[in-house]
Amino acid sequence: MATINFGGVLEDVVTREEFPMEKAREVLKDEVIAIIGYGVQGPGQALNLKDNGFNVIIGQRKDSKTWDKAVADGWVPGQTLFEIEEAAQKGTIIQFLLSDAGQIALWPTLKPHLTKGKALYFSHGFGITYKDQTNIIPPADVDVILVAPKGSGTSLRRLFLAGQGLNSSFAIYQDATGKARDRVIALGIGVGSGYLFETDFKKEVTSDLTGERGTLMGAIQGIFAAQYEVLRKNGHSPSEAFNETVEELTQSLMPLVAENGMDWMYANCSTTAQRGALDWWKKFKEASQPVFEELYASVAAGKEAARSIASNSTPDYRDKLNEELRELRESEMWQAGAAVRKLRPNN
Ligand SMILES: NC(=O)c1ccc[n+]([C@@H]2O[C@H](COP(=O)([O-])OP(=O)(O)OC[C@H]3O[C@@H](n4cnc5c(N)ncnc54)[C@H](O)[C@@H]3O)[C@@H](O)[C@H]2O)c1
Ligand SMILES: CC(C)(O)[C@@H](O)C(=O)O
Ligand SMILES: [Mg+2]
Ligand SMILES: [Mg+2]
Repeated sequence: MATINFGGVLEDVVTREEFPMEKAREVLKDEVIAIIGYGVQGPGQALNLKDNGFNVIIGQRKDSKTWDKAVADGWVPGQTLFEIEEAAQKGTIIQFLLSDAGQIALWPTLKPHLTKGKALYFSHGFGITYKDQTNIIPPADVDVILVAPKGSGTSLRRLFLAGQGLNSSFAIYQDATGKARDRVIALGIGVGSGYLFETDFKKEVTSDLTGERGTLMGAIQGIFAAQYEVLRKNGHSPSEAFNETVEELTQSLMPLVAENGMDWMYANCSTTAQRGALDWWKKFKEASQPVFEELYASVAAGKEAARSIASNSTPDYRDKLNEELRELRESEMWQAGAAVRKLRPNN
């Protein structure tokens, strides 16, 4: 563990320097890692683990699109790609990477394969934390661990291929074998984490659900839509409104924030922009803080979990989600975005 000062608070993190890939391979050399589910995290984690030299198999429903995707990615039916139950039976570490609602449906099928000494691995604290709603209660003689990459499985794979890594949190819920800590850290390094910070299942799920509903996905779209609408109402063209709302942020300014922080991005803009941003950010904070309080309370009370389980458990949930995504894609703002993207010189 390396102790790092995060803005005045000391925290222990695990880096690749102190827990190198060779050590991870040594810890997991006798394990069969069965990845159950091949949606977004499944492919990212499975391919990174395989390329890092671990023994990985995939469990996926046959005659599904994702089975075909797994074959296209190089997994071989009967050798490294199996029906879910067969993979679960063969695996000593079972990475449960179905959708959170799918995990509830499959739990009764999976549970009998969690025999003594195996490890059950999640990438979210959802199933365990909301066990009153999910009924996911693992047997006492298996390790229950978590590595949650802080980003999309697509980014996890892309950053791995670029020689970089996405940060992940890790947690241990149950250490039945005495090996849970080594196992979880080795897996975290193996899936391609840049560094790992420790949490628990409950904190992981409450922060994650807040983040994705908040600044990472929900709030950002809300604030984009609000500004775009005001600009349009006041006679600005779609291209002007989109450029001043989204394109400049993603292409020019956020890369600067990522590189060196907000003050550095501000410092690279005009003094006029700096004055305005420094005056206005606090108003936006005050206006949005009550919404964030409401959001956190809803997550903490299990209401967001209930909503997600209910809406993702109906047979037509995929069609309904696709319909909502289509509405977003076909809104004027994101149609303007599609036109703007095409005009980027590299396109
Ligand atoms: N998507 C991400 O990038 C991301 C990031 C961090 C953590 N996570 C977590 O990782 C886990 C996996 O998420 P995901 O987004 O990759 O999942 P997903 O929604 O893409 O689904 C994964 C797979 O589950 C299958 N599935 C769904 N219901 C099923 C059922 N009843 N029986 C059999 N198969 C079923 C789907 O066909 C798909 O192949 C979740 O716990 C999620 O919260 C996801
Ligand atoms: C990629 C995210 C948003 O970080 C993840 O939490 C998810 O649920 O997909
Ligand atoms: Mg999430
Ligand atoms: Mg997340």
